[in-house]
Amino acid sequence: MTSLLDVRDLHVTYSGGGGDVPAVRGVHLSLDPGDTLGVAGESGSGKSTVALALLRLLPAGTRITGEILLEGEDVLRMRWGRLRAVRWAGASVVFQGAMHSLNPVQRIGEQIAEPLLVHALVKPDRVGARVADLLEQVGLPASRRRDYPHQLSGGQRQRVMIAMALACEPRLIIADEATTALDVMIQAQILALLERLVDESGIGMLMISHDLSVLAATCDRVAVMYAGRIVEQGPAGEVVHEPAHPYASALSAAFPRIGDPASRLAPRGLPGDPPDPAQAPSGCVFRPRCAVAETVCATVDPPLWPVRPDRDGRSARHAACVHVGPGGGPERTDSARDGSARSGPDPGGPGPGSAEEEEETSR
Ligand SMILES: Nc1ncnc2c1ncn2[C@@H]1O[C@H](COP(=O)(O)OP(=O)(O)OP(=O)(O)O)[C@@H](O)[C@H]1O
Repeated sequence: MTSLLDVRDLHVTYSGGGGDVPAVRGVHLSLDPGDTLGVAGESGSGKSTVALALLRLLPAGTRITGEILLEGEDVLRMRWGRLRAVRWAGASVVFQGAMHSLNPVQRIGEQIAEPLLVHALVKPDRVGARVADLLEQVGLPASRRRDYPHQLSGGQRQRVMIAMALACEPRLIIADEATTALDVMIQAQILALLERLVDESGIGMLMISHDLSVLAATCDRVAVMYAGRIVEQGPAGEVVHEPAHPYASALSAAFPRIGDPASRLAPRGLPGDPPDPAQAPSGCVFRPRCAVAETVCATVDPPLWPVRPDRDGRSARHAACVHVGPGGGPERTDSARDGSARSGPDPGGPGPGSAEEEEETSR
């Protein structure tokens, strides 16, 4: 079966006055229809850059290399017309902070209708009915279509964003911190809504959050990012509750767990700051903050390594640490010992989907 989304060796480098910023360095992700994949990590780890890269929404001049296969078709090599068709209809994004994404002087019904009209998916005389359906699907009465964004609460606005994202019946929804700005009760409602939509429609969802507990409660699988790389990925419950990588472990300990009152009493902070992507340390990039770092960690930048023998594709679990895995981890391999297992080539010259074509940064 072709994956819904297959990201292979993705590198993204921002360039600007201050020099190059290698924000994403060799990321691999895979998502099947009907599944939810969470991407976690601290601020600056590269989560949003991955989300934006998936639909080539990055600023002009940003270099992107690798492959982003959406139902087998490489987004990075699509012509502009095809890319426009894929946005909304193939995949759509729900961003954090609907107030900034919605037009404050346009009624929400008109805003939900816009992608339907642009993509000519519904006859003009059916648009009103489709907007009403979409509002009901996200738990809002159809009568709210006449409201302006300021007449809705934060949770209701986020529901409108989800209705817009669903309008063209995409196969993939990318939710980038979609519930972060909401209070806990509303957050739980929106997460339940997203889960229901995935279950009912069989779409895939990539959910990005700095909060591992949110991902544990919602996702099938989780990938943890640090300084532009995935340092651990596997089944959500295992990665969150029995993390193998010291960073995933610290991140997990930093958040109270949903349904575990004891964990609310003593959430532990993560000491130190993430590295500046332009000046990452040698060896393992987490080493300066790692409580279990050894001498070898200064020279070996470990690849993702099986935490245990894979039983099947869905339960596969990998971590990029010299301490994990059967046989003691990647420091035992020849390639890691001689340094050839490092994170792959630095982002090279302009790749497809970069520079000139990237005139749009938003839809
Ligand atoms: N337009 C840009 N130009 C240059 N550097 C950028 C740009 N956008 C992001 N960065 C840098 O790229 C790195 C990754 O940022 P990104 O926003 O993807 O991280 P994040 O994990 O999503 O963080 P947050 O949760 O704060 O959004 C950071 O070092 C950030 O400063």
